Amino acid sequence: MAVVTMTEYGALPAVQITAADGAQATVSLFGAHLLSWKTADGQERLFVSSRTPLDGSKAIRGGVPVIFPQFNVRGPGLRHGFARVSTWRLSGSGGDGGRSFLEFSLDQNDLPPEHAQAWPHAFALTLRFTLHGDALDAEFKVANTGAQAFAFGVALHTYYDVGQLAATSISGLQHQQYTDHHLNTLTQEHPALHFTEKHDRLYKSTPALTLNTANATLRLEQQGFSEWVVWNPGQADAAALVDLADDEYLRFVCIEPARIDQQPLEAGASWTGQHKICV
Ligand SMILES: O=P(O)(O)OC[C@H]1O[C@H](O)[C@H](O)[C@@H](O)[C@@H]1O
Repeated sequence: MAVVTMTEYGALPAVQITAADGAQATVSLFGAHLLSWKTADGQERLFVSSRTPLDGSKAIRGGVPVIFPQFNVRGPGLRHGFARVSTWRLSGSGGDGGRSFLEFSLDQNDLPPEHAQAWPHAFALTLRFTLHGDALDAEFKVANTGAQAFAFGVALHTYYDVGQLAATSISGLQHQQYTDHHLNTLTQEHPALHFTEKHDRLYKSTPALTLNTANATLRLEQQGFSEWVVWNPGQADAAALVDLADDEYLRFVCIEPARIDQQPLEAGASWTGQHKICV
């Protein structure tokens, strides 16, 4: 049986689930933000900045920020959208047969007036995190509950704790096309991507890739999304981030299943994206 408890993470109300095998996840209601995922061996898999605000005043730097309804500045609204700075509801939890889950929901009635007015659509978001063995699944559903189509972009902006950036690589992207931060479109020739400088790349999605760190090999799978975003700020950009210690860029990479462009969702329709991380 899974054990679900209310807790606090910094000053934020959070929910913690512990599976029968000891695997554990902690999610703050602010942003439905996964802040910690520990496999049954007790090892933390996610990175959270030591300098991040944890009081709801600003988005959290680390864990899994939920990006909706726009990616970065690719849309008319708030950078990376309002979902990561909104307070979600815990809408379900439980577990059986080795699967334990927490589910969070957000709709237009949960938004403060400034966000609801800036993005005036009827919607329902559902985000379910499921622990099973050494894997974590995230299922993200966007429903259009209104009478008109709306367009949206989305990402699960996952920060992995890699221990040492110099010993980290990503495989599974060879021959894939990507766009870099200079907006050049290129094809990756090397079998593995290493982090010797800043990387901010949008790859066309592949069903799976592998994150290799000094201590672990993680298999990442996605369905329903259309890109993988790979980001590490490098030394200079990291120094400019006030919510990240100067040397912390050496401890994480972000690999994000994403739907970068604003694509329409018809009235009454829904979209689902799935992300699975296996150790
Ligand atoms: O600082 P944030 O708003 O959280 O954005 C952090 C990063 O998110 C994504 O990975 C983008 O590709 C980057 O360009 C951006 O710098």
